[in-house]
Amino acid sequence: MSFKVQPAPPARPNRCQLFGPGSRPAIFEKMAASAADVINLDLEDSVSPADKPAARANVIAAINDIDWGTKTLSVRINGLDTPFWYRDVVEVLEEAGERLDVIMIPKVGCAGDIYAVDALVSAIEAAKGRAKRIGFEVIIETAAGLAHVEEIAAASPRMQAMSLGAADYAASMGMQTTGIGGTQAGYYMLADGPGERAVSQPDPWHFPTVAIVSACRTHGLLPVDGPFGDFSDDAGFTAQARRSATLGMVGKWAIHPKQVALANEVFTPSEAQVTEAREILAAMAEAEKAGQGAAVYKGRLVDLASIRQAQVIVRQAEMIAG
Ligand SMILES: CC(=O)SCCNC(=O)CCNC(=O)[C@H](O)C(C)(C)COP(=O)(O)OP(=O)(O)OC[C@H]1O[C@@H](n2cnc3c(N)ncnc32)[C@H](O)[C@@H]1OP(=O)(O)O
Ligand SMILES: O=CC(=O)O
Ligand SMILES: [Mg+2]
Repeated sequence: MSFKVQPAPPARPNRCQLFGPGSRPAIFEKMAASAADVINLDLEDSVSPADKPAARANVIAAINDIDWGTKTLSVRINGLDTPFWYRDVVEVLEEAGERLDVIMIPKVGCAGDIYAVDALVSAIEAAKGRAKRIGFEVIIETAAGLAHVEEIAAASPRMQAMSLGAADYAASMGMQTTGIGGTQAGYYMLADGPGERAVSQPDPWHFPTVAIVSACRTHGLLPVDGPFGDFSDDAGFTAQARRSATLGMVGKWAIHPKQVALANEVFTPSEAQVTEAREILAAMAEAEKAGQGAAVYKGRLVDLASIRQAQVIVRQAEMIAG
């Protein structure tokens, strides 16, 4: 470990973030009743420009009136390149109560974007005497966001989480696809050699996923996988979520309620995983008693690094269990 110890991320479950358009208040109670850990009331891309003012009013009323239980409650504001974002921040923070936890900032391109929102939020909090400090989560979904991912992660003590926004990311990068997340038909490899050549489909989101996980882990944030647009493809959603979980992400968005259970299942360590992790910790405790740093567990090497790996799973399971 570096002399600079890796900070822990916020200790709250973030297995699934359920989104809903702020212009569709009829679904808000359903969102509150869902099993998602985080609720994102959207003022951005699921709301048409003409509906923005009404959506703000709906979202403010929902924050104040609905029982959101123990969920983390977030509002996605509009991007800093629009005329909408400052009114989103001003109206929501001036009129919504203390139940709001987080603001999600989309299409972040540099640390300066966070600074700008931080300055506005700080001024409103002070002017209104808001007791609870609002947290930030951001979406990395542009070429600039990816290029500056680390400075963005470090931009403010308000920062709590970062998501990969596959739709806007694809657009910004000029990717030749209209799919949102998952494997992409055009992104494949052919096995070498003569005869019938096997096709494999690598993960086109691998690089931004790893960049986000690395920035988040360096600065103590929660890395989150974003939307998977084809909500009729459960197997595709689950495969994408498993790839993200394996690479260190802690959760995934749901853009339809049926995706909530799928995300919760993938991002909750299974009983078998927790049992194995506890057995590794027990094997290492025995090894330590015998003065050894390395041991054999089920025919494979375990050593001090295995303790840290096993602790990731055990801590995640304990945190989710509350
Ligand atoms: C690229 C990005 O930025 S992604 C993030 C922004 N996008 C969003 O927020 C979109 C969120 N999702 C939605 O708006 C909707 O789910 C849609 C448009 C995709 C589909 O909506 P529908 O056609 O109503 O879906 P469907 O008919 O399958 O809904 C089934 C039930 O779930 C409810 N429902 C639909 N979406 C949601 C939701 N996001 N949260 C809670 N409940 C919902 C419906 O009201 C319906 O309830 P009912 O059985 O009581 O009648
Ligand atoms: O905002 C999300 C995205 O995928 O774009
Ligand atoms: Mg987007």
